[in-house]
Amino acid sequence: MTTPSMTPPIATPITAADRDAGAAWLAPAKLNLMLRVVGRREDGYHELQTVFQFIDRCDRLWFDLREDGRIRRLNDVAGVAEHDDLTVRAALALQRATGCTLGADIRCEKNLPMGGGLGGGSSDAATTLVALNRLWNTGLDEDALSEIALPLGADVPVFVRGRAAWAEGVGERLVPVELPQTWFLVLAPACFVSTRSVFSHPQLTRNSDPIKLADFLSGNIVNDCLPVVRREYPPVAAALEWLSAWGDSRLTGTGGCVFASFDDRERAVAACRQSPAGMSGFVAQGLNRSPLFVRADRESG
Ligand SMILES: C[C@@](CO)(OP(=O)(O)O)[C@H](O)COP(=O)(O)OP(=O)(O)OC[C@H]1O[C@@H](n2ccc(N)nc2=O)[C@H](O)[C@@H]1O
Ligand SMILES: Nc1ncnc2c1ncn2[C@@H]1O[C@H](COP(=O)(O)OP(=O)(O)O)[C@@H](O)[C@H]1O
Repeated sequence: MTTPSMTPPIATPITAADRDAGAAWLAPAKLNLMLRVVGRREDGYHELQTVFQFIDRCDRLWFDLREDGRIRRLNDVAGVAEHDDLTVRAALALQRATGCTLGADIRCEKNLPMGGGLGGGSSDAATTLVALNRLWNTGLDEDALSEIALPLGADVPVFVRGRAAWAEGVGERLVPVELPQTWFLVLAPACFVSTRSVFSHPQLTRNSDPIKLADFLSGNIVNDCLPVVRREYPPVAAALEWLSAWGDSRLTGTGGCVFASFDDRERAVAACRQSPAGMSGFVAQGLNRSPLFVRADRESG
């Protein structure tokens, strides 16, 4: 496995003109509060059980409509070519699905670390689908948008639906859940963890016994990717070790971000202030409703 440095989140700053163009559309991060790998499909994808909750740490996006049908990304994202960007791919997928002839200029302020298991790219894609469906007036409902979302990435549907969820399959079978909206300290170790390389690791546990939501609620918060990621990525192991002094330190998704929950914000902030040099971190609140929809609801009201 390679461990290149964590990609810096943004290359092109958002200008005052962008901000004047209107309120940003939010693309929140998610945490996987547990993650079990319970099987492997014939196409190589893994069957999971996981619990998604959003946090109030977000990328921000702006969209300007174009009459000529072109989709353009106006900012740079380090290491991501324009045609590979999930915002551009999401916009093209929506055009294809609806036959819409309008286009868009897209600006994205990346605040979420990439390859961290926070789902920033997936969330950017979902926000693009929801925003352009509204701005292009293409009128797709949540189920239709979720169908377009899944081929873009296993995590995109939960962001489109916008509710904290118990998830099965590859993350597309979602049941909304109401969880405590507790505080989290999230640490982003200085390494990029590739989802693909974790899932192709020979030592990954792939046959965990399935559990029920009730088991999670009574404390089963295992992440099956953790042993492999801890072994292969020493900075993640160090972050887990440091955080365990403060509580139940966990890995989100395939990592490399790690987190612990706190009963109150002050204690989380105090822990964050003491985090070792070179380990960037932030405090965020768990949310059962995506802030994308708080905004989207306001727009439609
Ligand atoms: C496992 C999770 C949990 O949230 O990890 P994170 O990426 O967030 O850490 C996600 O479902 C990831 O979703 P996402 O990041 O959208 O993954 P994708 O782009 O669909 O998949 C990247 C690659 O990982 C592998 N993959 C992904 C998901 C899955 N259930 N089984 C797999 O084997 C496949 O090789 C795939 O080509
Ligand atoms: N707009 C985008 N933001 C972040 N990553 C993107 C974007 N578009 C494409 N990607 C690709 O998706 C990969 C996964 O990004 P991300 O969703 O942030 O991490 P993770 O899946 O670990 O939570 C990135 O490494 C990058 O190559």
